[in-house]
Amino acid sequence: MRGYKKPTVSIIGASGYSGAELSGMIARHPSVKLENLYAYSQAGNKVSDIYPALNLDMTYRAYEGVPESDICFLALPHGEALKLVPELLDNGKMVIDLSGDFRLKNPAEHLTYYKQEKPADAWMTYAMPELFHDEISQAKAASNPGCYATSIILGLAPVCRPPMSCGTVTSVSCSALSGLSGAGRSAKTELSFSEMNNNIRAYKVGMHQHTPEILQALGTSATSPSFGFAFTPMIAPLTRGIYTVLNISLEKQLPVSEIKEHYRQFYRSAPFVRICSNPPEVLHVAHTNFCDIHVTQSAQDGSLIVITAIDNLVKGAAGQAVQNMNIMLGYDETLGIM
Ligand SMILES: NC(=O)C1=CN([C@@H]2O[C@H](COP(=O)(O)OP(=O)(O)OC[C@H]3O[C@@H](n4cnc5c(N)ncnc54)[C@H](OP(=O)(O)O)[C@@H]3O)[C@@H](O)[C@H]2O)C=CC1
Ligand SMILES: CC(=O)N[C@@H](CCC(=O)OP(=O)(O)O)C(=O)O
Repeated sequence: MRGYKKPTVSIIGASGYSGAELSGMIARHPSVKLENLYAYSQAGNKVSDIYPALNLDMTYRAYEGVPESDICFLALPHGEALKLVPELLDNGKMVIDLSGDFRLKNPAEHLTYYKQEKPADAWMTYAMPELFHDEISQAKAASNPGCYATSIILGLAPVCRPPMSCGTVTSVSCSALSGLSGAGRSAKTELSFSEMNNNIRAYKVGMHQHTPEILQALGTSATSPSFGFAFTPMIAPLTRGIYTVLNISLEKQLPVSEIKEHYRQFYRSAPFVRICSNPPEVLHVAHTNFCDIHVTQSAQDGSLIVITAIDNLVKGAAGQAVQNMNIMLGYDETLGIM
């Protein structure tokens, strides 16, 4: 397009796992320009020394105030974006935050699950494109969903959100396995190779911080849930990937063929959701922005079993963030990530 100046992008927290994934995607994106990469302890170091595979001739900078760029992504530890985003918005930047800081509408839920106070207005459009495309297309500031939350919400939305032709959900039991990159790049003893090789471990059982955003996105809340919800996250010896099994009890049993058709219809305009006839596999979605979903039924009690798989760093973080940027800029949502 002659005369068209590509919007410029800065990534704050670019030296972490999701920031690095995002750096590669933005560098390859045909319709935006990567301008600055900001880091914390890695400021001053070359990208090529930490992530040679990115093949980027850039140096991480220390954050010293609002960047020039049109678009700012933040991929920082929880609590850090809360400090930076107001100033970015005051300066007219388009903002996409990958942390949990702006996902929850209810500050009391945020305090319970993140152990941090936040102002009542610290909320930005919950940017799950398959559910909130129109709101995202109007937004200047977006909160990217969590990785587990993405895999769980996409598996549940067709039975929990309108148009609901599958009967009322009475309870959901959810178990999900995550790869180690989900915990970020900084070393933790319990995530070291010798602790995790040949091992699986449940953690934050029944109290994971993604619980309230899942229920909020499904039109209910953790404070007053309209169905029973139990979530057990587990860490597994994979580098990347989230594998989620949802056992769903419905008030009224329906033939599984009808429910599968409902899922296909629900996601008919969603380019990154694939309804699969076989159970999904992490390797089939690794390094992609796809969420694969398999729908089946228990032969014993007729309850619904939905299995989903995503790459936590792509559909669960950087890929979904680029999908959201595309929608906010009015581009095709698949640009640079399909
Ligand atoms: N990993 C994943 O699968 C997903 C992560 N997220 C969310 O994205 C965000 C980033 O996660 P992830 O990439 O895993 O994290 P990492 O730990 O890998 O990276 C954190 C980034 O933040 C920087 N940083 C660390 N401490 C500070 C600080 N006190 N002030 C400013 N910058 C700091 C780091 O800089 P430096 O390296 O230079 O010290 C690094 O760039 C988190 O909020 C996370 O919850 C969301 C979905 C999925
Ligand atoms: C394996 C692992 O430790 N995963 C992290 C999820 C990281 C993440 O995605 O954090 P937010 O979405 O909340 O920003 C966890 O369970 O806390």
